[in-house]
Amino acid sequence: MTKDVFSIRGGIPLKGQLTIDGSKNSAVALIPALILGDEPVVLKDVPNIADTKTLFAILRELGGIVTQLSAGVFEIDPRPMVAMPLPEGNVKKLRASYYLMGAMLGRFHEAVVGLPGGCYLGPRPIDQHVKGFEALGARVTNEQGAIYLRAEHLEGARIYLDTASVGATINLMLAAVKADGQTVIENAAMEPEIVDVASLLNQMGGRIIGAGTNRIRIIGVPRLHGCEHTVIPDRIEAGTYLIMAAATNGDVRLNNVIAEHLEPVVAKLRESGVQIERGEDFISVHPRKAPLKAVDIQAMAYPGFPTDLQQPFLTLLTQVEGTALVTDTIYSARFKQVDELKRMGAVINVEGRTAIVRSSQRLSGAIVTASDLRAGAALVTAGLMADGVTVVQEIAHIERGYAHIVEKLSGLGADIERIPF
Ligand SMILES: CC(=O)N[C@H]1[C@@H](OP(=O)(O)OP(=O)(O)OC[C@H]2O[C@@H](n3ccc(=O)[nH]c3=O)[C@H](O)[C@@H]2O)O[C@H](CO)[C@@H](O)[C@@H]1O
Ligand SMILES: C=C(OP(=O)(O)O)C(=O)O
Repeated sequence: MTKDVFSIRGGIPLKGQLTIDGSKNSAVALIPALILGDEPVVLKDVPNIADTKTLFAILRELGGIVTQLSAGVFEIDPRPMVAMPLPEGNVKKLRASYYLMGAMLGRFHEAVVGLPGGCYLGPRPIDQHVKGFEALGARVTNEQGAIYLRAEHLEGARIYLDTASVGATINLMLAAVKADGQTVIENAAMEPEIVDVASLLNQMGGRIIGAGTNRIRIIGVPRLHGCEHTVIPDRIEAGTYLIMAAATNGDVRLNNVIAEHLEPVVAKLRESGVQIERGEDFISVHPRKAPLKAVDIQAMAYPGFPTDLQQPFLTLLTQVEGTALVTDTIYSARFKQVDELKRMGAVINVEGRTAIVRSSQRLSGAIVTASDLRAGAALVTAGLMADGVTVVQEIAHIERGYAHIVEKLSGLGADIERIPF
């Protein structure tokens, strides 16, 4: 883990244009999905973040051939892969290693995968993934922190998810796409990343119907062929830069976005008084004259306001008129940045799943520590708004999810540097 830090001198309005990268949460599912293929696949717009590098390293550990063809473009040949057990090591570095369970089960009918890492946001069980694998015919045990999966035969099943889990929905699509017969996932999650995974698998010859709704039907196919697929733009990266632009009263245009995916974020920014212009594939924030107003946020499943943007949005709300309530209905402990923001002068109380954010004086620079990925984004946002210099420590969390963040923010005029330890 790097000990480098970000040093930010705040108070500069961001200005200019930015191209949004491919989505982290899509890419981290698409890469494991390729294990299921019977031919090579070319994946484009893969974000240059720690999580995708770790997953490519894991595919190589399994014997896959991963070739970088150009920036963000990779060819993955899964044919030489074997069912290597993965109880430790790289799988612990990210949450999305849970997709290796569905993908390896689907291809090899067996897998050993260490319990995943990723951001600690309160308990993040995988009971719904396990329930679904078992329904498809797998025997699943948890032995010393690793999940062992084995199936003589995978047979389609009807699976009702107790909670509309993104990870479980995708994992069950992966496990079921080559199973015999039909699988139906009821109460499926509806996030755009799920649609992207279904779209890749369907381009490979899979038969997945209804991704993006709460009922997904998967008709098993014996083989998946090669194709080329472009990762969808990262709605969370885009939302973060929109919030940063608003937080500095900047003038920023984001290109390569699917504006529809950002509807809840754009709506809340507008409600607060941010000047926004949007087309189908771009969104711009323009400078405003009036101060921003408090708005309440309820993070919930798509198409609700994304939990992954709740933390950066909360930073913006420290500088608006009035008191705002930020509630996270998905996670029980996603406010770890709050104590750090308080050290910068923010006035916030957390009560259970709700943060009460009061209008504060201008934030002032401090040395702060990122506890998780979006807490890190929230602190960078705070640094951009604050008087003086903010130093953000534990940036490895941030680099799990934001490609070239220093270069991108510098390109918009921010005074930000990565300082080597
Ligand atoms: C790699 C990835 O794509 N991560 C995203 C994914 O995480 P992840 O897939 O982990 O999130 P889920 O949608 O599964 O979790 C949603 C809620 O369901 C609960 N749950 C989930 C599974 C389960 O088996 N049992 C259970 O109780 C979780 O604890 C959480 O409270 O979706 C989250 C919700 O949009 C995002 O914050 C993460 O950025
Ligand atoms: C929570 C997140 O990531 P992960 O699920 O990979 O920990 C996130 O992207 O905000």
